[in-house]
Amino acid sequence: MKLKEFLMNIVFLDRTGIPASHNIPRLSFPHTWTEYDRTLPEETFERSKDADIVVTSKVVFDRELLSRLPKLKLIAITATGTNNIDLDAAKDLGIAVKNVTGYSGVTVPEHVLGMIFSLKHSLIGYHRDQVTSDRWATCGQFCYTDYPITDVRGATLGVFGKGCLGTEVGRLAQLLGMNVLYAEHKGASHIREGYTEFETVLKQADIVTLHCPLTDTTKNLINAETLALMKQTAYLINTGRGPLVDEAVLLDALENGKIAGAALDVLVKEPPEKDNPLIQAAKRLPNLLITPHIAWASDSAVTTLVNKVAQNIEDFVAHGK
Ligand SMILES: NC(=O)c1ccc[n+]([C@@H]2O[C@H](COP(=O)([O-])OP(=O)(O)OC[C@H]3O[C@@H](n4cnc5c(N)ncnc54)[C@H](O)[C@@H]3O)[C@@H](O)[C@H]2O)c1
Ligand SMILES: O=C(O)[C@H](O)CO
Repeated sequence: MKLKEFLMNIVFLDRTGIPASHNIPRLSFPHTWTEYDRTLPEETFERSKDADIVVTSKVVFDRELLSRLPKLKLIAITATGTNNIDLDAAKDLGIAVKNVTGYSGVTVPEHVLGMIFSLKHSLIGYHRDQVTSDRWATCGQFCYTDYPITDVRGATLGVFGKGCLGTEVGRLAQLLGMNVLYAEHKGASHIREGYTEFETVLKQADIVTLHCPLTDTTKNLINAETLALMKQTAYLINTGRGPLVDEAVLLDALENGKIAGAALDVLVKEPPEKDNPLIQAAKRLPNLLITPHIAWASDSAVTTLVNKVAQNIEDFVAHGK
């Protein structure tokens, strides 16, 4: 039985998770295409129950939900991260899951470099002063130096997750004259060549940057215990997934000067509540930079992404995998 001989029912559950300027290219086989701007958890079953193929970035599919979708053959993820899908359950139930790797290999590393420079040169604090106060006008000198300014060159970057993105961040950092350490998995009995022991990286890094997937093992990778190993002068960057970091622990560390600052592109809950404590803190702290999960979204990356999503679906329908 060839899938492409049947009319495939395709449902895109969160169209607004991709910029409106970009569309997933038209598919070559017979199909229906239904799309929704966004889908709430209580709407997911109803919208997915007749689908052969679901397209989504962040809609959650747990085992219970997947087991109620016998018609579903493929979940095509419009992202790299697959942490919203119970992959074990999908495998057990014979539902294929295809994500897109590598599409953001320029944009995410560039975003991380921007964060490194912003933190090390305190650009956030100095800029904020200009729009919220007359600190410069009243400082009595041609300049003032309220916030620390330290060089990027010569600093040590600790990279957690030596995959597509971590490797490119490390490569660019080396070009800037940084020392780069790739962290071995926490608790590993053997340190692979090219890696440094997990805790040693946390202790030596001037900047820690997270590029591992969110799994049961990596959840709260940065917690009270691991954060305490970081230097008081070190910065934390998270463009991986929010739950890699215990947000309450991070907030306490920033409020009490346990680390020098942080830059986050991802939060535990997205979109966050209006009163999210980290976002509230970012309104007053000069050393906390938050971007709304957009490290991936350069124009060229999104172009590559939508083309690869279409190719993933075409390949699945043509070859069944
Ligand atoms: N903020 C964004 O816009 C954005 C964009 C793309 C990807 N991401 C996130 O970045 C993650 C990484 O993307 P990628 O393309 O580099 O993926 P990748 O699969 O190429 O690399 C992930 C690496 O993490 C390693 N890893 C797994 N578990 C680990 C652990 N416990 N400790 C240390 N390393 C571990 C893997 O071995 C692999 O080398 C994605 O899973 C996604 O969550 C975020
Ligand atoms: O995983 C990804 O590709 C990014 O987080 C955007 O969804």
